[in-house]
Amino acid sequence: MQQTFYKYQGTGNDFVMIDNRQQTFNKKDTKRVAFLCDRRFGIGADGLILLENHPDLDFKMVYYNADGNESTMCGNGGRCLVAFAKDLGVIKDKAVFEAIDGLHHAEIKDGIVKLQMLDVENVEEYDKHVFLNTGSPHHVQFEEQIEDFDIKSKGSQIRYGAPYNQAGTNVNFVKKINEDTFRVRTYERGVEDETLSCGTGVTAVAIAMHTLKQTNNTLINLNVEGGKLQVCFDAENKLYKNVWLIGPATYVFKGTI
Ligand SMILES: N[C@H](CCC[C@H](N)C(=O)O)C(=O)O
Repeated sequence: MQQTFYKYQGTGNDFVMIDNRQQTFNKKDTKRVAFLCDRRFGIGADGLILLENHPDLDFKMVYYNADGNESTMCGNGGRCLVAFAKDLGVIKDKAVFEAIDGLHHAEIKDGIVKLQMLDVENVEEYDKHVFLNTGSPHHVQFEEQIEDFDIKSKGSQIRYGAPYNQAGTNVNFVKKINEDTFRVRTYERGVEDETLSCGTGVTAVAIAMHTLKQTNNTLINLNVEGGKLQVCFDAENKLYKNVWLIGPATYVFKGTI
């Protein structure tokens, strides 16, 4: 049976999107998810996202990494899902939806989506890195040679090494540009490669930079391979609330297989 698929991208983090309000997609078929995300044999994407009905909210988000496994929160995917929901007529310019990490508010205007992220209160500071969870787990460390280093090798060593091991983490490399701007490159768990942007990742970097006093700003610019994102928050003694991820979310194509 033919199925309709859409593709959206948020600063180069790209997703196969499915309107699953009729529950037609087989959510247990990890091989099919991996096939759809395969950049040679399938459509090609960093992840796959289902839009589903919710009894009380505008919709529900189900996220799968490119390896076919359901995973934790995807910030850029959440932003793309809001754009998708608007294009389908499910919402107008505001949304409240449920994802694996809880409830999210969002707004969309002129192709820019503001997505409220989890509050963060447990930022673990180590000698050479910071670890925190912004809906997905993130390891954050500085990288002086950020424009020219082997991110796949360095990233996978950290992602699979202790203490993360098989469960793993996403790995973000950061370089300070100025008081309100940071350059970020991310090795993503479940893609097992660099992605051009990672929404929960830049959220983690922004909060980590504030925690490390690399900036006193509460609106921070993050320059990623695929474009520019912003993160804003209220910070009260290492408790980060009212956290928002802001950036473009763009329709790419609609097709059937
Ligand atoms: N690969 C991540 C989920 C997607 C995160 C990323 N695409 C984002 O925009 O937050 C993980 O398994 O933890």
